[in-house]
Amino acid sequence: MKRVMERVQTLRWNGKQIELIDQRLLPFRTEYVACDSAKSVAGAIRDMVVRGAPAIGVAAAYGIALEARRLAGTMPSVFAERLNEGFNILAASRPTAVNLFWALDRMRKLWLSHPDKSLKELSGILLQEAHAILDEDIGINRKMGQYGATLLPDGAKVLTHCNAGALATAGHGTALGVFRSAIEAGKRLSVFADETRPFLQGARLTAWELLQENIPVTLITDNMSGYLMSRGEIDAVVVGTDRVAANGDVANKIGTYMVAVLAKRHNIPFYVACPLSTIDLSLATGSDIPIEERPANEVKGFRDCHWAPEGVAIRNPAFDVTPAELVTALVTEKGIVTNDTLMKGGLSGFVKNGRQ
Ligand SMILES: CSC[C@@H](O)[C@@H](O)C(=O)COP(=O)(O)O
Repeated sequence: MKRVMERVQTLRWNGKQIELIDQRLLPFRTEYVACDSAKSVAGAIRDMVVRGAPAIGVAAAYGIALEARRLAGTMPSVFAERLNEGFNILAASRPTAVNLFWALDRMRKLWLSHPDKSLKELSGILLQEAHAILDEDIGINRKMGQYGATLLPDGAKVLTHCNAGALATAGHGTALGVFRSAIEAGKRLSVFADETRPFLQGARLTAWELLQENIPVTLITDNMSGYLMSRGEIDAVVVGTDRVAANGDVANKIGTYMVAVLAKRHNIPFYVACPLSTIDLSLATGSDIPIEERPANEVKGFRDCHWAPEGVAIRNPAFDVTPAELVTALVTEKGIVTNDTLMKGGLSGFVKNGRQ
């Protein structure tokens, strides 16, 4: 298959290792971290070198492929035991984005479906699968982008939260993929990027990513969007997601729920770009979605600069859940799921039939 070269390469294979753009350093430095095992990939996911639901899934698939390569010279029983440990380590890296578990499940099924291959052959098959997951992700984002682009009028002023861009995926992005596709289709757009406290994915990553391609972007702090909406300065909201429950409730970066409530108040459409791999039909509603609690330090300040007093109690839930009733539509690679469909029975019919 022809590899698609993206302007921002979030993950790249160097023939021996997976290299991940270090998102902790952006926008000031563009450096890659090379990983050669399940443990090193899990560490990169946990430490936010790589983040964003689809990118985490792709990285995890490489983590398994790398581990299998490392173990290809061992006895089959040792291989099975250590590869299982690799699966466990990766599954424990972050809890909310279901793409991680989706990718691990896909890799495990492939492994178990080849009991008679040599370990060398098997590790080659797993590596090809990781490449396929990466390539498919870009294709899926492009399809979602085309569907999503039809929802945005020419000249739209759009708001996004967090980073659901090329940096959060293998390329093109989910929410930012909708913007890229709309622009490719000849529409003029301008983007407001929420800064996205506390980890600043909007200020550091979305602003940087859009500037790379001269897509008009204006950075605002998270508490400014209500004011802009009340003045008619925002026409639509498009965000990504980490997990969508069967009833259409959407988990995404903390603060998304607030934006959705404001959008409803101001009659502004609230769209969620959501690959099918992010839908978790095993969970009935969003209240079942595990929400990651991150370290207190992230709320106290940023990196070494702390502005909160020592000793203050801190909460740091990294995601929130937007109820399906606030979602105008989900944009998937198989088409658009309207709020009507969500309210009438959720997502299982759509996912099983593939199309509305
Ligand atoms: C296409 S990415 C969608 C989501 O993963 C994104 O909006 C998000 O919340 C990422 O959170 P992060 O904590 O940066 O991994």
